[in-house]
Amino acid sequence: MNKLILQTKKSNNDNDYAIYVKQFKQFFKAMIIGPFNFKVTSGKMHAIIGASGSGKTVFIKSLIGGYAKHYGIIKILGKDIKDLEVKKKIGYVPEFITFPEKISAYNFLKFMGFSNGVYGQELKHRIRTLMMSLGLWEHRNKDVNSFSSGMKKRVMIIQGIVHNPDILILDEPEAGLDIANRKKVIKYLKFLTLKGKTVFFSSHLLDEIKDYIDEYTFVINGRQIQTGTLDHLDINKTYYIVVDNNKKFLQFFAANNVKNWYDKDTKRINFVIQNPLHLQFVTKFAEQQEIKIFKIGQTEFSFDFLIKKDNLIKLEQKQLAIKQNSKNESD
Ligand SMILES: Nc1ncnc2c1ncn2[C@@H]1O[C@H](COP(=O)(O)OP(=O)(O)OP(=O)(O)O)[C@@H](O)[C@H]1O
Repeated sequence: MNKLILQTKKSNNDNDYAIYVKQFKQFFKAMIIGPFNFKVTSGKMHAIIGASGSGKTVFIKSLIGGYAKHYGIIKILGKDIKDLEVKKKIGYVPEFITFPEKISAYNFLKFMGFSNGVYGQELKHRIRTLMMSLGLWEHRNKDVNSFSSGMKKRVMIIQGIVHNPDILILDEPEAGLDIANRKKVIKYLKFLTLKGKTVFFSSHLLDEIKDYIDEYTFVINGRQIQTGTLDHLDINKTYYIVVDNNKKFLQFFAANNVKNWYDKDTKRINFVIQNPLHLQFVTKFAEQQEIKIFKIGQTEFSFDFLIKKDNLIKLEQKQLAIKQNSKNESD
């Protein structure tokens, strides 16, 4: 019986994930995006996080089949993105949209509903419910082009979910909004996940989203640095960075009270941050100072742990005991 449970737990079916990404790459003359390897759990809110130009839009466009070609595998609900059944289950909200001229918000949404295969009473009902819940119903007959950025964004979100998709993919849903509207949007997206939808979106506003997302993928200069769940948060983690100006970085860490230690042998600066999402804090500084990051990653040990001598002694004793045990077993 135990064995069976163990096997069930271990059987990690990639088709069970809302989004499955394996060795994804996209090549441009000046930049390679990838490889990306990660999975998005159904019903969760997953953010792809990175600074401007890190490859978020390229990945999202690839995700919705917007490029003729990419390398590697992307599966949505276990199927290829070109599968028509899968397409119906996806809602996409681009970063910006150009609305047709002189069209009411209601008629625009009706048109988008038709395009996504929803008709008649069902469409009317969905538009009404969504416009009401996002505070747009009383403005339904106004020209959508006359709306504020926040209202336009809400219209864009409605067009992305009017056909009741299982997965919503959004490129920087907070872009161009003030803080109050950004909060409204993120809370609405969270509400959708509570109803069982999967929400995948790109962002660079860590502080504003970290309390809402369930999972994240962190990218720097087109490279995936880390994917994780909120379980990682609040755990002291040690990272290392290899840069072309150690001095500036060490001063930056010292000024910001970030614990750090420069390892001359490996030429790595090891530093402790409370939360992997705060890696953005480090990369932003490099970007501002035009410091080149050669490598960034998670160290194999805890810096916090190492600086406590008692712990180090305990660790050495533990390792010694393990070595002794395995020696005894093999004798
Ligand atoms: N069609 C293209 N041709 C050539 N290079 C491209 C193309 N599209 C994107 N790139 C390259 O890929 C990089 C990543 O672009 P991308 O738009 O994905 O960044 P991003 O993370 O979405 O940035 P932002 O937050 O500013 O939207 C760009 O810096 C650019 O060099």
